[in-house]
Amino acid sequence: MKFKSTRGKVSPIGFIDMFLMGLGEDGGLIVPETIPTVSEEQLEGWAKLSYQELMFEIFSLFTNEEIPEQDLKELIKESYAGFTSPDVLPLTTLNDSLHVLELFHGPTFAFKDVALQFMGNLYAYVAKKQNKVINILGATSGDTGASAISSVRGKEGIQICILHPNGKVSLVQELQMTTVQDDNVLNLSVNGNFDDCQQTIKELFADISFKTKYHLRAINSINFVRILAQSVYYFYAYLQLPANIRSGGVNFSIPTGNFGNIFSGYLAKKMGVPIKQLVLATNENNILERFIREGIYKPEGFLSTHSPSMDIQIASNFERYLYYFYGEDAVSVTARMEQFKAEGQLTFTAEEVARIQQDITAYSVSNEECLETIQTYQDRYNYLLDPHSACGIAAYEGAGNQDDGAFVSLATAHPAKFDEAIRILGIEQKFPERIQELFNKPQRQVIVDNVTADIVEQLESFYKVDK
Ligand SMILES: Cc1ncc(COP(=O)(O)O)c(C=O)c1O
Ligand SMILES: N[C@@H](CCOP(=O)(O)O)C(=O)O
Repeated sequence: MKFKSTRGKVSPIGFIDMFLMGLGEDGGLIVPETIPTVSEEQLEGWAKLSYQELMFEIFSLFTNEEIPEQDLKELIKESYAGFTSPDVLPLTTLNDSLHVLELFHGPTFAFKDVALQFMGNLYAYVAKKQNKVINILGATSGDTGASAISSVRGKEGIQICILHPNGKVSLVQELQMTTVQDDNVLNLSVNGNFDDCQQTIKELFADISFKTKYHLRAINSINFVRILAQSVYYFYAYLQLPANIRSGGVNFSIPTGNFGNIFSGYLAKKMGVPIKQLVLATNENNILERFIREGIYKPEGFLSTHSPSMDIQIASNFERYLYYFYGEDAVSVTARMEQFKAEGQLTFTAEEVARIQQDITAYSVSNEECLETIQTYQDRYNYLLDPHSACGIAAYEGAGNQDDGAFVSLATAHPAKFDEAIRILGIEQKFPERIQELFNKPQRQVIVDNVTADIVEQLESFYKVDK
């Protein structure tokens, strides 16, 4: 198995090189040369595996044995040891057709832990094997940063800098990032929004001399390992459902911002998981919904919503989807991405929109509908959704074909992370101890303007270089 870029200008590379490269050196995103497929029989044979065993099987299709079997098993075991549920990701049944996959039982209470606990351990493993410094650079709307920091804090040979939008993450998210006192962690609070932070890191990853000098590494979904690790939960959810319920295929409703969560499902489907509908749920920052419904991919004004982690306009993994949409034609992708850069928008023909809609159904959730959904599910099932998970459920209600098999809605965060929204409804929740204790800790962060040179100055004095 080798990996290549959506823009076609990266020579095929192996698993570890792909992990370290992050963003393709031609500015594209990395994808597998060919997506391995799993037969129905093989898939059914995995039905009794634990989450860790299943992940091992799926990763083994991609790692070319670059990580010895025993090491890979150890890395996986260690990565999920801190999850509080024995099933790692429990599947809760709300009614005959609706199941909620809880992805938030990791150390930072959001679905990002599923992939990032593993990636942190993999970075530490590679740092040790290659005896090279690893300088991580990431952008976050709140959850990726907290999770990535938790996965590498205090680890030998690794420095991590995370850019988050100043004042635009929830209080708990901010505390999860900024109360970490380890010297290998730098939080830059940027006067801008998440798109500004993501744009800056993409610029720096595209600056090959800077990237090479600092061995810059990615933890965002720019990195294909994130996508691959997230695809595992689609396999797992499918296999957790009783055989009579999953036969004929299942549907997923997926809160999405950077297109990473849903693209992981798209990948799982391509690998052989019998997925029928992929319902994409956005909040009022609905660029992806407009793309799917109307064929217009055009950022509009940034809005702060009750689901701040999905307050994203320019979706990183959109390019990966375009690559498959154009039949893996890197020339078309490059042309379209250049057009987007020049014109600030892309439009698609009616025939193309019809094809897109065969892949994905979309629904955008207003702030009001998000809160109504939280209240309704609290009243109906005594089940407290966080606002992102509520977007997933609202999309299932609003756009899911509920007569066509079981639905799995992804619950991507614990409600305690977003108490600002829950409190509006007058609902009092008890915080997990690990969150409660954050409120008494001192914070450490540097506030910077959204100016690349100022950010680079911070990075240059923080990152380590090889001796
Ligand atoms: C809690 C939560 N739910 C959903 C999402 C959407 O995930 P993605 O942007 O990877 O599609 C994010 C991050 O964007 C998130 O933090
Ligand atoms: N919701 C994310 C945004 C970054 O997305 P990523 O999937 O590229 O890490 C966050 O919480 O930071």
